[in-house]
Amino acid sequence: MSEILPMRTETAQVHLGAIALDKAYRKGQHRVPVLRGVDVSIGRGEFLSIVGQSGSGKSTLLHLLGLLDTPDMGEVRLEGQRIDDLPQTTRDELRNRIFGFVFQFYHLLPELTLLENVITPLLIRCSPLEYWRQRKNFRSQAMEVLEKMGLAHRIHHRPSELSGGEMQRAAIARALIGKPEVLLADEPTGNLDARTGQEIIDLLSELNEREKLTIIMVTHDDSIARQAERIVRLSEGRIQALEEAA
Ligand SMILES: Nc1ncnc2c1ncn2[C@@H]1O[C@H](COP(=O)(O)OP(=O)(O)OP(=O)(O)O)[C@@H](O)[C@H]1O
Repeated sequence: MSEILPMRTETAQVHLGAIALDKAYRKGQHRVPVLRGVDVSIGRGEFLSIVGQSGSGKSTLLHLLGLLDTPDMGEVRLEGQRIDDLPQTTRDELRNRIFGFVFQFYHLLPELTLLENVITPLLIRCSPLEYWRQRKNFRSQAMEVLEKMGLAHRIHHRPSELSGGEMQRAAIARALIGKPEVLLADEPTGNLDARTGQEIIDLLSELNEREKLTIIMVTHDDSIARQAERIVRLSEGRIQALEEAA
């Protein structure tokens, strides 16, 4: 078994780790390797970026770490425990409890208001009866997190009525409402202009610093990647370099 790459500080606790991850996709008769023996470890409260050219396997790695997909070989571990081989329902539950996801194109539900969009992860977690009992509490949690994202004045708006930056802040609010331990962000600035993109990165940095939220962010943009504490550079499915940001 290959060794996990060193973390930012020796004392940091390994929170989430990948050991010798291999992943390939089928294209017709062919098997196309995408990740080849990737090892990485992420300490609690760390802000890590995964950078690399298009097709280098960044999103695939993020999906494996967040239990959205399974590796062909290797392991994903949370607090030292293997989690990639758990039964599907356990994986689903764990994913819902541990991870918050933010995507390039927001993935907000267009027919719902922001408040309703943000409540959705809580709805998925409980039975209809529990949801009905807790609905006022859930609503106030959603209001609180939307307020924190500067969207208090937009709670009854639908996504189509918002700017790109506002939609991404709403998507972050939705990712945060379940109090995740790890936020996984796939090209969170990819659909935004430079200034709005920077505002989103500032927001993520603040969440990381103030709330000690672990953040793993995929980007193809070096200037964005350097704003994390540590950079994993992928090339053709392998870790080419592991860098401390300046
Ligand atoms: N579900 C899939 N089925 C088949 N091939 C896939 C699938 N997902 C990704 N791939 C292929 O795997 C390779 C790596 O994809 P991945 O999305 O992980 O790269 P990436 O570095 O995130 O690229 P980008 O920056 O363009 O999003 C690409 O060649 C892609 O076409």
